[in-house]
Amino acid sequence: MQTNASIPSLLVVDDDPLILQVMKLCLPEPDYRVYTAENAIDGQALFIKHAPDAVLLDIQMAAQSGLAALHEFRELDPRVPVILMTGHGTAETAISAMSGGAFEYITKPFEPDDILPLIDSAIETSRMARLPTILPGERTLKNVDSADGEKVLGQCPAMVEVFRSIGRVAAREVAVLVLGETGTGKEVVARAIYQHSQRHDQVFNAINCAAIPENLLESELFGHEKGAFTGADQRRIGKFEVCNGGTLFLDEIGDMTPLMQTKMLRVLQEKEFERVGGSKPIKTDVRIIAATNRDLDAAMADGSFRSDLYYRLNEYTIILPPLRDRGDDVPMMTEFFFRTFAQQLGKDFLSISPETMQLLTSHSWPGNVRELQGVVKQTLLKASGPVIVPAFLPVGFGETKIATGPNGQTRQSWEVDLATEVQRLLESGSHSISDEVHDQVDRVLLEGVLKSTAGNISESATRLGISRPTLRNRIRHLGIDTTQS
Ligand SMILES: Nc1ncnc2c1ncn2[C@@H]1O[C@H](COP(=O)(O)OP(=O)(O)OP(=O)(O)O)[C@@H](O)[C@H]1O
Repeated sequence: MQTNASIPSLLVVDDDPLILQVMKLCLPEPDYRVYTAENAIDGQALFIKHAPDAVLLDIQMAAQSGLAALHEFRELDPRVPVILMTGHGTAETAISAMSGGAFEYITKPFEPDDILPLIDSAIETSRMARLPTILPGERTLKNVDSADGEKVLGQCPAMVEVFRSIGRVAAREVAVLVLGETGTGKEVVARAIYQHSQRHDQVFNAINCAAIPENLLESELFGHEKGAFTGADQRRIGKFEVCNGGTLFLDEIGDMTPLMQTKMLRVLQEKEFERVGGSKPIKTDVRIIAATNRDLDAAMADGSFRSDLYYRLNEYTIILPPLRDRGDDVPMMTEFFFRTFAQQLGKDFLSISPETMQLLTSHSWPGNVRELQGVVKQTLLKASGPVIVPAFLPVGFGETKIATGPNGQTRQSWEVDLATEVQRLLESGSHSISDEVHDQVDRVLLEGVLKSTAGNISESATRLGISRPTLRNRIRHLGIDTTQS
């Protein structure tokens, strides 16, 4: 069950009633809330009343210029991403407006498949910027919109140190590097730093460097000139230009290719860059928060990560401990997630039996807080009473292992199958084993979850613990037909 505040919302402003109708159909309730206005004045009134996550704005309306409306929205709240819709004749105006802070533009006519990933990505970005992260001891943030934010939990000494670090570094204009295993809360920390920073009311954007191929990432970050490469039929404004004066969160920075690392180093050192295919240096003032779950010391040692870039990104480092090292935080967080999710899912919850808690606290949590949240949700969905007993835990949780790996470590049956597949690929002479194996695993994962939600993208993304844009990208990459789910 989604509460009103958790339902993604979009304001569409266009004097063409057909577009308004189509967007409502493409983004149906209860997954989305779509507000529509046929002119900019009504659009502004709805913007103030409903504080939507993102705006889709026609640039060429009969009565009023969309650009003036963009300016008004930016004045009201620069953190709300605005996607511009444009005809072919006005594309150049829309592109220029991006350096004035528009999130993206799209040329009419467009297909739902072209606009939906953009809208999801805008909503995701907006939520990262605006959903309050409430640190322990803090009641609400004065910077942020609503009281119902996301509580960041932690009482163990290492987490107390993390919270202190956020307090120390947020207001300073330094680059921050957030390190930690997957699911430890790096994105949460990045959001908290932004929300507590002096740039909290300026634009915020996030890019997952691992999810985008090198050439696209280059355009995404630095933009490109028309004709810079095949398919570059328009100029593009990159995130370093859009985020001028604001903050850019670069997730999975450890996955950047050497070329991108070199380009990043230059923009961090000189605070200027050129669009791909361009020669004019463009000045930018962007605060970088970067994160990775890679071991950057090892990556520098083997030459795959530049040490000069590391030192630029790492003016301050925050290290998130894995969940298994957080001691009594595990039972505390487990209890909190059971209470919170039971309420959201409309399930009864009274207590966790000592045997269940014992199983949960002795688990090693390789997926960290994200895994804990997933286990709690699955357990609640299975539970048939208010006391959580071990039988309600997901099938296979804490199960005994059945095979032994090369170093004597125990393995589950699927790990044995995976090891056999890796061996087969090695023998086949493949040079893309990582991609091939990840794609195979992803296919099983995505098809299973999509089937269980009858192809519902929002619900599947929630269950997978990934964003809707990431899920849509993976579905497209794997060519999965969601209508068959
Ligand atoms: N200390 C915490 N208190 C409450 N919730 C948390 C905490 N840390 C993480 N979470 C939650 O756990 C989930 C995963 O967190 P997040 O996405 O920040 O992890 P991450 O380290 O960025 O993961 P990845 O490396 O896979 O991108 C999110 O739902 C987040 O809200």
